[in-house]
Amino acid sequence: MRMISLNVDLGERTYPILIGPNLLDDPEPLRRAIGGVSAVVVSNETVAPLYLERVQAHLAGLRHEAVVLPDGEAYKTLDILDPIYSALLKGRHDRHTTLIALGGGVIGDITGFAAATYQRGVNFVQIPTTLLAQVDSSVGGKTGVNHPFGKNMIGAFHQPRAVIIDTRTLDTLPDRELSAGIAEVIKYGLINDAPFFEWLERHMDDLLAREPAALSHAIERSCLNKARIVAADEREAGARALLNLGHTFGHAIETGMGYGQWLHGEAVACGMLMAATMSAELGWLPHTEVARLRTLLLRTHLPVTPPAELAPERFRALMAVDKKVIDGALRLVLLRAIGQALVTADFDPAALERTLATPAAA
Ligand SMILES: NC(=O)c1ccc[n+]([C@@H]2O[C@H](COP(=O)([O-])OP(=O)(O)OC[C@H]3O[C@@H](n4cnc5c(N)ncnc54)[C@H](O)[C@@H]3O)[C@@H](O)[C@H]2O)c1
Ligand SMILES: O=C(O)C(=O)C[C@@H](O)[C@H](O)[C@H](O)COP(=O)(O)O
Ligand SMILES: [Zn+2]
Repeated sequence: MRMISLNVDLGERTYPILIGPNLLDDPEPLRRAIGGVSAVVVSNETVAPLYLERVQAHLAGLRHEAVVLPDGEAYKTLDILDPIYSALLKGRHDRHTTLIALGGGVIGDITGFAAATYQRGVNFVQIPTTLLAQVDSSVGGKTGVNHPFGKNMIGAFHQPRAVIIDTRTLDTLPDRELSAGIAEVIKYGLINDAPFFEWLERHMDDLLAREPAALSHAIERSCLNKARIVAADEREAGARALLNLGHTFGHAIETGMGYGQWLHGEAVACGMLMAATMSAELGWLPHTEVARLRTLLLRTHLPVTPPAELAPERFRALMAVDKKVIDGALRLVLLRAIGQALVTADFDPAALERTLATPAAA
């Protein structure tokens, strides 16, 4: 299968997204992105035994080392940065070093934040190994960690130098993680790509069966969609907030239930259905379209019912801790149609109350 190459166009900080099978065996993309004479690979205890050796083989001749972190969303905290900073300092890594994130979105977000802050900013490269990271988190430069009071509350925008996607790393990904990644893929169809949503309805079984051509198409189309939005609005002054569809509800679920209980993609799936339900409550989206989304999520083995543990009051309080809140006003990403999302604070709050009160997403 051919290698696909896309760009995230950001002027002199433009970088490539390379997509293809067995890209981990090719030293060139990584060597090109490194530049300096040293590098640190950051991975975790699940991914390192699978892929670290292949990445390190390309670092021969450079001063390099690896930091292997514990696995899990629960470890995406400020404390986890210490072993990374310590390795960088002990190894006398200067401003020309490169951090390489090898893993899913958790490793990517942590490593990117370490790269944004070490000596006020060094290079980094993303080698995403989950579907979610390949279609979303490795692209766009949002980095950071969670706080007990809210998801991704401490962070920085810091773009990678390259994103290297070896689609064969998905061979070892558990089914539940594959489905969680597909949630963010479905998101792009909902935001502004109705033909892609229709393609997903036709090809969901192929994706779940990990058919290589289907996976490759889904990754390419997702990255194209994300790259276009990021290039137009790098720091979320406007349109980029559309990428947050389902996230105000979803982040509330993740924080409220305890990080790691619901996978990010699962919480986003449920959150997207809640956003669609609320849009229907507002009279903006036909109920038949909500049902269409629900069917697709269920086929993907994704949750469609918010956790009973989160009463509406608690849900509302958690939703208020959101980076899209401006001057106390909650802004939500809602739907006018499948393929037509909008960001707005201009909604009848009763529609939100009804959405939270009935497990209508069920
Ligand atoms: N920065 C962004 O724009 C952005 C976008 C979306 C999500 N995120 C963040 O990403 C995180 C979720 O990422 P995720 O879904 O990748 O979760 P994750 O990083 O926790 O990875 C999921 C699981 O898969 C394992 N794994 C990774 N690659 C594997 C492979 N190839 N084979 C077997 N196991 C593998 C991991 O060790 C982990 O146990 C959340 O913290 C979310 O907030 C960030
Ligand atoms: O890249 C973006 O912009 C996104 O919003 C992508 C989301 O899928 C991702 O989960 C992101 O980390 C959420 O951002 P946040 O600013 O709401 O923390
Ligand atoms: Zn997300």
